[in-house]
Amino acid sequence: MMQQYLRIKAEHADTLLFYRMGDFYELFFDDARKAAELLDISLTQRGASNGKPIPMAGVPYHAAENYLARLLQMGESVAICEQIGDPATSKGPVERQVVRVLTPGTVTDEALLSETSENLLVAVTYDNLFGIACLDLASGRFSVLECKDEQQLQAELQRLQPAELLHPDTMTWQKNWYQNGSIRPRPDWEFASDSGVALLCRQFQVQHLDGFGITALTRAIGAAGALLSYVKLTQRSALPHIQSIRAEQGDDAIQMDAASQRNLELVTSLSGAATSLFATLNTTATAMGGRLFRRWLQRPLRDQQVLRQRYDAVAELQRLELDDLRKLLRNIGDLERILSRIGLRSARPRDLTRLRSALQSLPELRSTLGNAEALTPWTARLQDFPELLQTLQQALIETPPMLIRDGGVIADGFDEELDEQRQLAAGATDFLRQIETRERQRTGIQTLKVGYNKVHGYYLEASRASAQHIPADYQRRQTLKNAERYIIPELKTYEDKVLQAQSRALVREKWLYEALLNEVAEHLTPLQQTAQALAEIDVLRSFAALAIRQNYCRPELQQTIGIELRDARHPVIEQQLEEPFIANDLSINEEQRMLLVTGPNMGGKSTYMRQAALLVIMAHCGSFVPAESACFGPVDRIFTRIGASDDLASGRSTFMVEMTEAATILHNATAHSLVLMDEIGRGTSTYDGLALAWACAEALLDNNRSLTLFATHYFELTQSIGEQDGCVNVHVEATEHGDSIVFEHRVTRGAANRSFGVQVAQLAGLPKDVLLRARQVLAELEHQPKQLVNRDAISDSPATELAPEKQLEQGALQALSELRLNTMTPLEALQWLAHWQQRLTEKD
Ligand SMILES: Nc1ncnc2c1ncn2[C@@H]1O[C@H](COP(=O)(O)OP(=O)(O)OP(=O)(O)O)[C@@H](O)[C@H]1O
Repeated sequence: MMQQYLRIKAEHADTLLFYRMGDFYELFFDDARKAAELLDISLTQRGASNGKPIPMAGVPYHAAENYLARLLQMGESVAICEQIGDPATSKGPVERQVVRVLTPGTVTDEALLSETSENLLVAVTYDNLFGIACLDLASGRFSVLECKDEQQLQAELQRLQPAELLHPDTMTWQKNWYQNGSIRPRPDWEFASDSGVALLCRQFQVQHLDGFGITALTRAIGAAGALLSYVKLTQRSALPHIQSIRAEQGDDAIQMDAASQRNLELVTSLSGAATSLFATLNTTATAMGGRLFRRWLQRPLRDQQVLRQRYDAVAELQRLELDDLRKLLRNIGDLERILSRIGLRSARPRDLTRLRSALQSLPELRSTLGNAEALTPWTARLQDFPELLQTLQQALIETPPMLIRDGGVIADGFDEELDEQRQLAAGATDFLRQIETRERQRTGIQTLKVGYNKVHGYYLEASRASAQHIPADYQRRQTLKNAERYIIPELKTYEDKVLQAQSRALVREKWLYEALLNEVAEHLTPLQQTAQALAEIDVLRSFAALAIRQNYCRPELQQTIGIELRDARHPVIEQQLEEPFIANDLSINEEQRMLLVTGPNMGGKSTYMRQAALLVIMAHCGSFVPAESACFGPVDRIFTRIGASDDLASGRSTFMVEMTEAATILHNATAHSLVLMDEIGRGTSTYDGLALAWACAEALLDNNRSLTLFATHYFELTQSIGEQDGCVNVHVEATEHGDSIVFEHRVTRGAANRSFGVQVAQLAGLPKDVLLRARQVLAELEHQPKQLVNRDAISDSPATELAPEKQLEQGALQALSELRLNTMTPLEALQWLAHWQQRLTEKD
């Protein structure tokens, strides 16, 4: 047995091997040590190898799913090795085989997947550009894209959050690119683009890839090839549900870098509470709808035509009975994943009954949706499957067991042969009852009963007290504490018959089940199209319900750059607050590109800025937005520099994180980008911070020319920047009542002149004596003359204000720039150089 184990293990060196032995999956050697530690199960020993005991750990097979889920979550992969031979007939160890390999990115089992999020496998390769391929095996969605630099790669991986990531073994994976999932090097040659093309052509049964629009993305095709080979290796089955591949172009969606996705709390909140935009807005009825909404939020579309189509649909859906629609969609369930399991032939009986009830609901759902033109882009993609439904209705019992293993799934009357075998088995059971009655009469033992166990088969059991009444033709088989078990020849004959009929029925039933799966799989493409349309309808329905419930408005889209919001609210905070949320206007466009937002702490500056970005994102998913009216011009990217946290994992301090994010923005923001800058520069000394904030604001205003919301506590900026062309000062209002402060949360034009920091600190409960001292210090500071007041003061400041050594350097540079090289001899030039070198080194 150990030889067999070692042979199989050698083929799965970097995977935990679950080796089936009876009712357990056992692990040996290092696997056992690792599993014992990860799963907190006991480590035992079995036999010996090279004179040393072999470490062993095991989990019961019926509870394996729980352990598997934990291991996968920890990023481990597991190969499941089953007994496939018959233990009764095999000589030596039973034949065993690895039947599937579970890896974090390739699981499709319902029990091992999260309903609400996708489980993605991603492959990345590099050759001047990064090529990325991404597969959701549980839905068959397959896409490729290319990224020009590391930052874009980080942003895409942050959005995708792969459970498992493959890269060529010749490429060194950088931790800051991505480290949440299981990172797996694969042989370099698997990423070759020509073998990728061949693999993809074979998968989609096409001659070339022109029809998919991905031919130019050679690196991504290489990654897609590596990914496909890996999935085939782990699944050991055909992948018919993967039917196409799509190129995701960077510019068809609003891009958000990794930090912005996190900061805006689109799908996860920074605090871990259920306050992300997704958690607040999502009311989809199906898990596939929920996952789709999440994808839309992470990749807001820029195509205004598609968005208008979605708005039309939401408006139309608002007229329908949304609750009825929700109930019908609930019946549809997670059709997307069910279909993939059918494609992989791993569907369980209840997947088929859920498909059955989905198909049953379809006609009513179609009629509820009606034939309004606004919904035809979706309703036209819904198909009915009456014949398939009929087959499923006839084939399956109402509530089948979880697994096909023990039968009892296929309904009576569906297949003659199965019925016959079942009757035979049942008939023989009747016969056993007859034997029991007859033997009771013959022996006079009223407690005599027929029983069955796996070892001895059918037997007659009598109490030990009645032993003197046992006839001579009874053969004793087993002695228990209080009873004896016997067999008679007649019983043995019938036992064989029953068992034969039962096992034939089971074989037949499994065969019928396979055939049923194959029949459903023939309709896979139209079924998948229907599921896709249903998921979209689910999201649009949830938009419609939300718009009614929260009083959202339909966005306008325009071609000119700018965002105009009237009475806009923050979609998440609005729902959390007990008191009414104060709505605010926002107007930002080419003439008025930057709003410099000032006001007290806690006044609502961050809320105001974030809400602008969240409304842009919602509108670009196709949702209505929390405002009286909203109009959006084209937006290519959203950048945020909000709230800072230490990134200890990659060894970067708060200030470093802040500056890195600012650098990304200044390098990449365009005139179509929306930029949120919240208190940049606060992580360092006042003057350094002010100087940096000042310079960043200037650059955004004059160079990037982006649509910018810039919140700051540096009041100097309200004059130096706020009064520049293209910039407007706005502030959040607060009024002072004695020592205390009341926040109005209303945004109005003009600059604030105080920050009320001490008052806010008082609200936060800072000790009284500390507050008193702070007021004292503040009063003194406020009497000192301001040194930096406006932009002109800086640009005109004479060099004499510089430190002496800086003055010298400035002087050298000045002299150099005035040097007339074409009128000098080489000797004169050298003398000049020597002179300045001496002066500069003298200062040391
Ligand atoms: N428009 C609004 N209507 C009602 N409440 C609001 C509004 N805006 C903000 N708030 C409330 O005020 C709190 C503070 O808001 P926010 O964090 O935006 O302030 P801030 O000005 O950015 O503060 P700081 O300068 O300290 O970062 C929010 O958590 C919210 O409860």
